[in-house]
Amino acid sequence: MKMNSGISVLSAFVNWKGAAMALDYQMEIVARKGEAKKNQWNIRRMLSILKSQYGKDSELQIDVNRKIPSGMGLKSSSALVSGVVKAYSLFNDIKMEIEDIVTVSSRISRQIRVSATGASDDLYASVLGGLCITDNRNARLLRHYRIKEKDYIIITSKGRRSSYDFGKIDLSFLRNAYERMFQRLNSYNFEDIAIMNGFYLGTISGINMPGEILNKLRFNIMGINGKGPSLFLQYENPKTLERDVEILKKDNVGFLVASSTNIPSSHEWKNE
Ligand SMILES: Nc1ncnc2c1ncn2[C@@H]1O[C@H](COP(=O)(O)OP(=O)(O)OP(=O)(O)O)[C@@H](O)[C@H]1O
Ligand SMILES: O=C(O)C1=C[C@@H](O)[C@@H](O)[C@H](O)C1
Repeated sequence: MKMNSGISVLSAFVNWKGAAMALDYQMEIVARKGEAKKNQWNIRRMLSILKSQYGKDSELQIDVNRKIPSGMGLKSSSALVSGVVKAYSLFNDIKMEIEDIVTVSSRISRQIRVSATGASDDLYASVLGGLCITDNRNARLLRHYRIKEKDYIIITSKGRRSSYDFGKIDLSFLRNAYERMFQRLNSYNFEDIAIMNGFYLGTISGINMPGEILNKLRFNIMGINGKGPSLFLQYENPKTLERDVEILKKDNVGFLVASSTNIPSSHEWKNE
């Protein structure tokens, strides 16, 4: 099973309304009957919550064969939780629509403390692809847009930040600014809103990237990915992207290359 990663467009920490855009850099999960691994405590907690809700066997061995770097703002926790929920439903013949997967995953994410608001924006982007705008309080999809697919370098270099912990910060001083951004958010200007979002949250959590490295790069636009610490750099020209990839390799900066995508993860879900 494959799950999309994503970037933050409007983080829901402030007003519980959020938006996220899907990236095609995917987590790969393989599930089989068997005992959950001892060291995967968060997967074991997800399965035990599912068992207490549905009463069905939760003995599943889950291998994460390809990871999304976690604590970076790339939606790794949403990809993992929704992947585990989907696997549980497949193995136990529980019929779940996409809305059910998101609702259940969003509740579990808060219960196991990998998310502050349930992150239904991230969950929908991971599952449906494109740009997803949500009401996170009710785990409800408000708008879903197709987007123009573009190429990005995501700088993952240093540090990790937990969304759950970031959610404890009092951000009420940003309420008006975020309501205004939400009202203005549409499928044409979402990259500008994502830049503003990174500006507000990055001002609080800090930017880890030295200016002298960024100064060498030739991206089209750049932003902090929500609370960060990852940065997204968007490119119009593949040759310029390749050039910057070489610079980042030489400077030993952590990064990954991905494209925004309209392809739903659910196209890749197989019951083998
Ligand atoms: N491959 C994995 N295996 C086990 N746990 C994982 C894995 N990937 C993510 N997680 C869990 O998700 C947590 C990271 O969630 P967090 O919300 O802080 O980061 P994120 O989802 O990458 O970022 P954001 O929510 O800002 O997009 C990790 O601490 C871990 O508990
Ligand atoms: O933990 C959460 O609830 C969230 C985490 C970030 O990805 C945010 O971008 C998202 O809107 C909400």
